[in-house]
Amino acid sequence: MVEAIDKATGAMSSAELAGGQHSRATVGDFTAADPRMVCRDVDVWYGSKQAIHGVSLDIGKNEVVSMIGPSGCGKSTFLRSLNRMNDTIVGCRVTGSIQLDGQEIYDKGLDPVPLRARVGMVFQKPNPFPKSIYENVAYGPRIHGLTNNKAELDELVEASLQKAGLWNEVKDRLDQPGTGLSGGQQQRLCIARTIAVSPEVILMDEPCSALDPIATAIVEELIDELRQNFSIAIVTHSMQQAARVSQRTAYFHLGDLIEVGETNHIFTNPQHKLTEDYITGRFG
Ligand SMILES: Nc1ncnc2c1ncn2[C@@H]1O[C@H](COP(=O)(O)OP(=O)(O)OP(=O)(O)O)[C@@H](O)[C@H]1O
Repeated sequence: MVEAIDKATGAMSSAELAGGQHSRATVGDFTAADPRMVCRDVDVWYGSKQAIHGVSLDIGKNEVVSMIGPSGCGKSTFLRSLNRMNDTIVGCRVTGSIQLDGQEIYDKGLDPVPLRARVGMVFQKPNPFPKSIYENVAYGPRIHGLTNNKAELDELVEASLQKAGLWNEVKDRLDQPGTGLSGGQQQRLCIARTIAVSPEVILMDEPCSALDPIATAIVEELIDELRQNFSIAIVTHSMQQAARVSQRTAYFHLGDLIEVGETNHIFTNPQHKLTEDYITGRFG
């Protein structure tokens, strides 16, 4: 989708200003060839304050989409709307359409608990349960009834820890507390916990911001491997990280999705002035 020339300056039109809104057309193609999630005209409000303005974006199968932009631009708000985490915030309202495999996730009849297994989330700060390493991973499959017996559960715990690249480090101490692991290991344990319930999409909100550079590199490598099986949307403050892990990048500004496109394109040849200003460090 190509926007009008005057939009490329980032300036608001007089009509937008008069209406008190500033929903800007997105530069670039916000669709994915093989979409898993399809978001159209999504608005998010906190009470009377609008945090997201008419955002349309697909998350494709087997791709990593990164969401970047200055602090407060709405990246986390948009990410949280993808598995209805915003439902837990009083006064938060989401309108528009968000579909997962063709199903509206905000349909009244849809239970958000199984939805959050299908669209899992990894947070900024590793947050293992105060339970053993084994129990951290086994908890989800058990409450969702995904296995029939202990042997199957053991197998699923091992497979999830393998996929999260943690098995070799923890296989001899599965009964020890998850909170006793290093920060990077804890984050991989949280990823194993998310994977264990077979999600289709994994949302990551600055998953490496609490990690040192070595742990960050391990998690970034893992994100690339996870792409084989899952769709991933990641919020990051690090443009280097977005460039390393994602195939597509979405640039947000004041609640608008300004530009989206192939990651190397966004970083080498941004079309919108606001994107260019941000990636060249002029603001943000
Ligand atoms: N629970 C909330 N209640 C009211 N307003 C909120 C709430 N959470 C976020 N906001 C507001 O919504 C806007 C977008 O915030 P959000 O946290 O989504 O931005 P962000 O781009 O993820 O920021 P950061 O990079 O600093 O984490 C901001 O103006 C913020 O103050």
